[in-house]
Amino acid sequence: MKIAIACDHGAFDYKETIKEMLIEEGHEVIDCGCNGTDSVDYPDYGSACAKLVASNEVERGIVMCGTGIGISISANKVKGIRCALCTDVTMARLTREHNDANMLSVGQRTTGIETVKDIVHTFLNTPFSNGERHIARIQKIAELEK
Ligand SMILES: O=C(CO)[C@H](O)[C@H](O)[C@H](O)COP(=O)(O)O
Repeated sequence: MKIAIACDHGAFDYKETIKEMLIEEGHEVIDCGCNGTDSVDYPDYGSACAKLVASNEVERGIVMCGTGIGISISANKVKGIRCALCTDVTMARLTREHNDANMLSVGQRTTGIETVKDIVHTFLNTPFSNGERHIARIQKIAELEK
């Protein structure tokens, strides 16, 4: 799968670990930065990643910051993005099944790395349920963007 990944300084270590894991597993990864632990602004990186997803240049986006909150808020400002902040695998599964989330957000300061690896695998491997009620609700989200 072609995946874009981004972080702020608060999640640089996790971004590097997850990027390596994905590449080892055969995914194509586009790294939108940041590139170190010097303080940066998460909207710059969250939006860069989200634009690649929204334009279909990649299938999925994964963003990270200290909590995953700021960068997910930023990603969700880009039209067509449904970015879900997940702290466990149940949330990752449900956001794929119910919300057809196209971006995942996690926090390096809030969630352990082994849990994050499981969350990423669940997010990438769970299909959308295609349930009629879920499609209708996602359509209503899209209407809010008009
Ligand atoms: O957006 C956040 C808070 O919800 C993230 O955790 C950021 O990474 C955090 O705000 C960065 O904080 P810092 O004090 O500038 O390292």
